[in-house]
Amino acid sequence: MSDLLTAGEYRAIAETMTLGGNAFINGIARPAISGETFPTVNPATGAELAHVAACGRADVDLAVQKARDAFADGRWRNQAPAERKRVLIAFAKLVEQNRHELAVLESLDSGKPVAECQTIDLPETVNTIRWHAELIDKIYDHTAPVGHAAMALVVREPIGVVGCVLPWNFPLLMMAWKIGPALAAGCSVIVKPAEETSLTALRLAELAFEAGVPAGVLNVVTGGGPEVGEPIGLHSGIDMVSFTGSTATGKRFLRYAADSNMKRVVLECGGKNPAVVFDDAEDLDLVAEQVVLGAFWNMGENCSATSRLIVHEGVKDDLLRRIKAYMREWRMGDPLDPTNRVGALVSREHFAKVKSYIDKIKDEKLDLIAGGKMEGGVYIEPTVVAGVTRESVLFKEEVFGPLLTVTTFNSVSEAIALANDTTYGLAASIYTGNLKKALKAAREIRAGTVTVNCFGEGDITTPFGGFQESGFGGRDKSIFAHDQYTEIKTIWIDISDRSVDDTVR
Ligand SMILES: NC(=O)C1=CN([C@@H]2O[C@H](COP(=O)(O)OP(=O)(O)OC[C@H]3O[C@@H](n4cnc5c(N)ncnc54)[C@H](O)[C@@H]3O)[C@@H](O)[C@H]2O)C=CC1
Ligand code: BAL
Repeated sequence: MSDLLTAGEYRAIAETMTLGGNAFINGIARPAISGETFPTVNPATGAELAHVAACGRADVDLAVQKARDAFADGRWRNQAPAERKRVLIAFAKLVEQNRHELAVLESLDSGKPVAECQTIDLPETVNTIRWHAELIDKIYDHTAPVGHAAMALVVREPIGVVGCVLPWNFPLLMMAWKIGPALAAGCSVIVKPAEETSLTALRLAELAFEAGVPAGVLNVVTGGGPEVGEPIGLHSGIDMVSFTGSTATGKRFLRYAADSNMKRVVLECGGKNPAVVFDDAEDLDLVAEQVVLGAFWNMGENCSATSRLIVHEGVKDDLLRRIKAYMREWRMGDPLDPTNRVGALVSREHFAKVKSYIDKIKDEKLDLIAGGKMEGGVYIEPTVVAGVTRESVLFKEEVFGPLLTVTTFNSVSEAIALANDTTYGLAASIYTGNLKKALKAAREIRAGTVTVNCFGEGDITTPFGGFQESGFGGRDKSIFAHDQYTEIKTIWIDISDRSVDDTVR
């Protein structure tokens, strides 16, 4: 899957691509009911890529009606799990076959480096769909220990119609994290991609349909947050919303649910993730490599990005020297050149937001260790700033860009207190050669994923989500994701003497 092409080959694919921007409802690519569109641009060049259907409430209503019809007549949920598995594996295969086209499309629409799209996003998208497909005919329901007078079955059923509201930082992968388990469980799905990055979601829906996912089961409604996201959140025909994005918007979905049908809400939101480096870390080169990866992968546009380096005073200078050395490997430039590891930020608006944080380095008279250059209204060099105290805005707020802050400590308890000094709680990394210290710190840091002597988000078998304001209601990935797209039902059967006739007795 990671058969990288050359920059010339990727550019040739980009030039010959036909880009459609119609919504995808009930198996049909269709314009918005209003006929309105909005342009989607390549952030790296500013070039317009396509006109995307600017859907609204009426389109959401149509998609919900079609998704409900599909759920009611059972064309998908009543298929045997082994049959849903067969179709979803065919879907994963089609995604794999179209990996070069999808990697280019993802890179063009989001500014992500094509090499990352092809070596991380695409293989993980395929693996997610395949893993949940493989899971679905291996999960057994339960009988409860209720004694001889009854038999009680505890069964899981698909929750119904699911709205998936997506961010722009991993458009394909976040869609897979949600539709993989939702479709495997038998739900009908309405996807709302972020308005910055609609194109790969539309293509994925077409491929699912081609693989045999029936009409109405997977729909994509494109458009803005207030225009499409809000009607999804408030729709009484939707049983669950799974959202990834900012904490502020995530909280809106809790209000929408309260104001409508108490739909289930699962939120995966922001982070301000620490990497804690103790003075007994065994291999500072490895630490430097992993911290740089955690901070600058996907231009830091990542909810689990390492954004706060919390390092023991005694190893700070040595580690920063090594970090600077590793940063030389992170070339910035044209996202379609597979030798570049740093692409464009997703939009000029987002660039302005990240720039306002980088500008604070000067305002707060902080110590710029590396980077800091900003080019072309979308490129920001990976940047490291030291001398950051817990009072600084840079220590507290999610930047969602390539900025790593450095804060020092002198004791274990100070390190844990700094790591936990956040309203978020998504991810954290610990670096030490002392296993007991690592386990103790891992238990004490409030975060959904804690990695030891590495950066990462686990793999498809491990749940992903956050404590505090990083998340709500459930987890993406793993068997726990399956749980959130299902309802638990008890079926109680009376088999007591009074209910059984003499011939059976
Ligand atoms: N945790 C994560 O993975 C992400 C975090 N962010 C953070 O959020 C900041 C803002 O980025 P945005 O794109 O504005 O994120 P956002 O959270 O506003 O957008 C995520 C999704 O929610 C939808 N949405 C926006 N407003 C809505 C509303 N009023 N009702 C319903 N749906 C709505 C958007 O259209 C998009 O599909 C970023 O700078 C970053 O800090 C952004 C994207 C992903
Ligand atoms: N890193 C995957 C989840 C996210 O950034 O939203």
